[in-house]
Amino acid sequence: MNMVLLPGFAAELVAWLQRGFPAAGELALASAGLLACRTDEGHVCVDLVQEAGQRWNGQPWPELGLWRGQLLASGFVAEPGGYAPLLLDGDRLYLARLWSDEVALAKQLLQRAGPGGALPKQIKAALDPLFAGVPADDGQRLAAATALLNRVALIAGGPGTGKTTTVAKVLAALVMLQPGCRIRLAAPTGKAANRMVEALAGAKAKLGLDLVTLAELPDQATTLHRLLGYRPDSATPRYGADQPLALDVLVVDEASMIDLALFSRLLQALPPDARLILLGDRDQLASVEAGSAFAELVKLAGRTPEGAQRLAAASGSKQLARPGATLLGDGIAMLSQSHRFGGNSGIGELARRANAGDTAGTLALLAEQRSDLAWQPGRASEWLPPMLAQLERQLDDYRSAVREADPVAAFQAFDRLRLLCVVRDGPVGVAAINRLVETRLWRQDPRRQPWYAGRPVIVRASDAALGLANGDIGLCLAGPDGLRVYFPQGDGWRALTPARLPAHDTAFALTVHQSQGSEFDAVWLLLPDEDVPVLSRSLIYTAVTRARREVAVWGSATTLAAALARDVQRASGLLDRLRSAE
Ligand SMILES: Nc1ncnc2c1ncn2[C@@H]1O[C@H](COP(=O)(O)OP(=O)(O)OP(=O)(O)O)[C@@H](O)[C@H]1O
Repeated sequence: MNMVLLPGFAAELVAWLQRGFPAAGELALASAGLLACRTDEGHVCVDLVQEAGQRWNGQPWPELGLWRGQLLASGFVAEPGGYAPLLLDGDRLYLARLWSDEVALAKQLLQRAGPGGALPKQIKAALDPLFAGVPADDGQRLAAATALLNRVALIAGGPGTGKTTTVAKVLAALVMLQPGCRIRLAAPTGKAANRMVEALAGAKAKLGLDLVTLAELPDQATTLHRLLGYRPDSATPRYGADQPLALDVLVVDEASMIDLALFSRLLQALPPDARLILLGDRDQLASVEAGSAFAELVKLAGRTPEGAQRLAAASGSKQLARPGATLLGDGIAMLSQSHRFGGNSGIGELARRANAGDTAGTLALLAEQRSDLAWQPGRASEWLPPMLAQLERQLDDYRSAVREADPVAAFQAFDRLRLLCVVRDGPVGVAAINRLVETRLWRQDPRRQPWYAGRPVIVRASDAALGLANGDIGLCLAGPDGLRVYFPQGDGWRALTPARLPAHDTAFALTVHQSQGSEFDAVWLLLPDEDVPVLSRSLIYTAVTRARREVAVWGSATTLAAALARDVQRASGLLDRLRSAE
């Protein structure tokens, strides 16, 4: 096995194991290398059954029995109950840390699954006025009832399917059912937390609630890291089993972005009787770190006979049980009708076809020239010049706002369009595209003068003292005292001198990963010429669904087809743990 080919973390792990366990065989060391690579790609473990007989780095893996034997003989692999850097649980090989996160999360979920405080008929009485005139079997009404009936609830749905609208009604009902309950809102990123607050404010305004109920509803959201009290110098958050969070209800938006470790910490920090309501889109890109717990949990959707009975009583509609359903399944609701994209919306249809991996349908739709879709096929060398020319015109409003040093107008103009890249490096990587925009369109040389009026930045590290979270976007504007970087904060701004900013990048273009949790009027997706492993169906879906009004794809049919053909399922043992325990 050629260990020289292993990337950073994998090479380090293998070298460390080699030093600590000099008698370990080459096969076991190579397996550790494979595991580290897979973990880096977001998998929680390596499923030996799937890999046995396959080739990796030019070498075949042996059959299962032999492989397991050699792993356990290495000294650095133990079975559950044992203590070693790697764990072999059944046929799944884990880094010990991820194994314990997975076991802890499964245990927490199983302990918390099941009915919450209020009775179905009380829930129905609280929901009836909020859903006046809405049929008993309406998806949002069922989702609201599901969230109120269960201590752990997931509301899963694509963009604009009404997750926020539904949760606003759930919270209004909770205030009636559980007066004085402490409700907190959170999201994995600062941007997503801000969007949640805005969307919830809009949804609350439409409910026609009395002022007392409105006053009880939260109007602030925080990031999960801040909620849990993570400190920059420690991997252990302040809140945990020993010091639980002071809340009764926690709503988390964009839950598909929560990685396994964070998910596990979050559940440990929740008081035993607290309710957890997770909102998310299972088809979006999963977290950057390992795990895809939200998407996996959604697979448990389906009701037990008791769960179906409770939901029927809480909604007034007939409900069927699903054979083999679990208590966690009782808490899962799916929303499918998008209220944002109408029936003939190109964006909605593009999202559907891309998500289904329908390459021919996606390409045909893009070629139709619908008013909200555009496609410029070809290699980057062909489409980059016209893309920059079009962008030059699109930046007019932003330029004027920057000249006026008007942060409101600047943010409005800036958020109208975002360029989204697939990768960081290479000619169509986010770094190169930002440099092109800066030098060609903004006529700045960032190497000589990194700061200039109009420079947009994305923060790469949270800084609690400055009130900045990873992913926050700021705009640099000129003022009487020099350049300041403006960040939206509450109803106003926080203006910082550039030197105070934590790590950041220029943000005319973002990666699709960085754009998660944000929305823009228009999205231009820039595809690399060659296929890269990070290109996938969910990446295209995530990029497309960031757009409210218009999507333009710049890139070849071949690259798009390669992306849609790749449906990444992250290896994990979470579902098996949850199913077997029930
Ligand atoms: N039942 C409904 N009837 C009509 N309009 C609705 C309904 N539900 C939601 N909407 C509208 O659709 C839009 C999207 O709703 P909402 O923000 O609740 O969806 P979401 O799933 O939270 O979206 P996102 O993916 O952006 O988080 C809002 O303008 C909302 O007012």
